Amino acid sequence: MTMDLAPEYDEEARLSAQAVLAQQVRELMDAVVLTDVPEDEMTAVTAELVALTERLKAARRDRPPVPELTRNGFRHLGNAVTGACNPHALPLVIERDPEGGSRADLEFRPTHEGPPDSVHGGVSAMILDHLLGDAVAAAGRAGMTGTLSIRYRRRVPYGQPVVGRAAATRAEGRKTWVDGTISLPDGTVLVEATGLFITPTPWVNAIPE
Ligand SMILES: CCCCCCCCCCCCCCCC(=O)SCCNC(=O)CCNC(=O)[C@H](O)C(C)(C)COP(=O)(O)OP(=O)(O)OC[C@H]1O[C@@H](n2cnc3c(N)ncnc32)[C@H](O)[C@@H]1OP(=O)(O)O
Repeated sequence: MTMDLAPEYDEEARLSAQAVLAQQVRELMDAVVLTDVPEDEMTAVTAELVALTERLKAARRDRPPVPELTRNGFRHLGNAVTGACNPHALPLVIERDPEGGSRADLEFRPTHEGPPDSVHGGVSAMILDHLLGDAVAAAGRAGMTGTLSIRYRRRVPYGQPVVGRAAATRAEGRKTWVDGTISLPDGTVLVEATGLFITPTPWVNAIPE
C-alpha cells in the first residue's frame, strides 16, 4: 500500500491563518507599549517570544504576500498600510466614497504615538499617502507618489475614530493631483495632504481604458 505524504496545500487557508496571526501580533505590540508588568515577567515573556519567533522562521519566504488581482478586486495582504497579513498595517480598510474618491474609517493605536497622546506625523503621512494613491486608482488611473505635501492643523488622537478621505482633483498626461484629509467624525480637519502621483512609463499600457 502506498500513501501520499504530500499535505493538501490550501493557500487561501494559509493566508487566512496568517491574517489572524498578524492581528494577534498587533495586539501584542499594543500590549508591549502599554505593559506595566514587573521586569522578571517581561524577561520571561521575551524568552517565550524568542521561541515563537524561531518557530515562524522554520519555513521562510523571501518576500511578504505579493499584490494580486482577485475575483473581488485588488488585494495586497503584505502591504504596510492595508495588508491584513502585515502586523505593521492598521490595516486600513478603504471604500469608495459615495461623494467621490476614497474613504476609510480608522482608529490609530498607542503604538502610533509621536508627541505625547498624539499620532506621529509620519504615520499620518503614511496613511494619507496610501489613501491618495487609492484615490488615483478610484479615478481610473495608477501612479506612484512623486510629491506629497502635508499640513498638520491639529494633533491627531489615537484610540478614537477618525475619517480619512481623498479624491483626485486634476489629471494631465501621466500626472494625477490628489487632495486628502484626516478628520474627526464631526468634520474637523486634523491633517491635509496634497500629492502628485505619476504613472511610471511601464504602467501606461497596463491601465485599462
Ligand atoms: C496597474 C496597477 C493597478 C493598481 C490598482 C490598485 C492601487 C491600490 C492603491 C495603491 C495605493 C498605493 C499608494 C502608495 C504610494 C507609494 O507609496 S509609492 C512609493 C513612493 N514613491 C516612489 O517610490 C516613487 C519613486 N520614483 C519613481 O519611481 C519615479 O521617479 C517616478 C515618480 C515614477 C517618475 O519617474 P519617470 O516616469 O521616469 O518620470 P519622468 O519621465 O522623469 O517625469 C515625468 C514627469 O513627471 C515629473 N516628475 C517626475 N518625478 C517627479 C516628482 N518626484 N515630483 C514632481 N514631478 C515629478 C517630471 O518633471 C515630468 O514632468 P513633465 O516634464 O512631463 O512636465
